[in-house]
Amino acid sequence: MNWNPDLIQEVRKRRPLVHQITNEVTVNDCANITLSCGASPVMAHAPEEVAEMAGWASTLVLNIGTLHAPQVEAMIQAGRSANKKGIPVVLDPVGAGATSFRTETAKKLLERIRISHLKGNAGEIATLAGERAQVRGVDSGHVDDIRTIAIKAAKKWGLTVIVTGEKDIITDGVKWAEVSNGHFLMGTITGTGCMCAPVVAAFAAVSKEPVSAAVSAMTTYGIAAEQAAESAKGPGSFRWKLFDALHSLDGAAVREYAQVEWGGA
Ligand SMILES: Nc1ncnc2c1ncn2[C@@H]1O[C@H](COP(=O)(O)OP(=O)(O)O)[C@@H](O)[C@H]1O
Ligand SMILES: Cc1ncsc1CCOP(=O)(O)O
Ligand SMILES: [Mg+2]
Repeated sequence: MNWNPDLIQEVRKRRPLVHQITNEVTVNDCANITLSCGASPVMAHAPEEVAEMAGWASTLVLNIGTLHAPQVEAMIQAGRSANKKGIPVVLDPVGAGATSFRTETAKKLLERIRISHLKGNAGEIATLAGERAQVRGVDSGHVDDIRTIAIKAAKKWGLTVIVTGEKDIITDGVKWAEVSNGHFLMGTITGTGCMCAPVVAAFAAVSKEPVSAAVSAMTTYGIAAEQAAESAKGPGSFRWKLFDALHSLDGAAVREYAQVEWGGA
């Protein structure tokens, strides 16, 4: 199936503005990964300004990692503004399944906003799809047959689902891709999941094809992580080397190192 290994070049050329309403833990890493892939981040959370900011943006990320009630309202307002403008909206349902506030908020956002990409780990996605799953804080336990669950979730909400893990699954409910790029060191720092969302959002902003954009984003990000891991001494150096690697990665390297398997229609 078709996807574009050179999409990072388009991101760098067009520098999409990525509006992010995100958590307090990984906010700085999310801003920096956005810059490293060639896009432009803006974090704006206040209910007084989110609709206006989303109106200027090329794409919107909603991450519920450190949720509180006023933020839910801000996310809905930003989402509606983004929908009005017709830009991609990426939802990261961090910790859905860990508490009912997170699970119910993620469901509310899925019902009230047209989300283009739902990106989470296996436990989060399985919870939202109504399956039994283990979520401990923000971490996922093993979920059997997660690809089938992802396909079901994508069909149910009419969007592209990205399930992260050792292999990332990307599906629109009909076709699916499995991306094997990435490195186990990604699991040793917080934020590698959160950072996927702005990368996917930036790529989706410069593409008309949501699945293909997500495949380009996840391969590019995973290959950057592989390159960072080559000389990293541990989690600390891996984290800053990831920004360096993504910043200097080009389409030729993505084409050479991508590990993508396609299935479905
Ligand atoms: N063991 C692994 N091997 C390769 N890549 C991994 C591994 N674990 C996680 N990743 C990558 O790390 C990123 C975050 O995934 P994940 O750990 O599932 O997210 P979260 O932190 O939200 O639970 C994804 O890009 C995923 O591909
Ligand atoms: C630790 C933590 N607690 C609330 S949000 C957050 C960050 C989660 O980041 P990621 O999903 O990328 O591991
Ligand atoms: Mg996460």
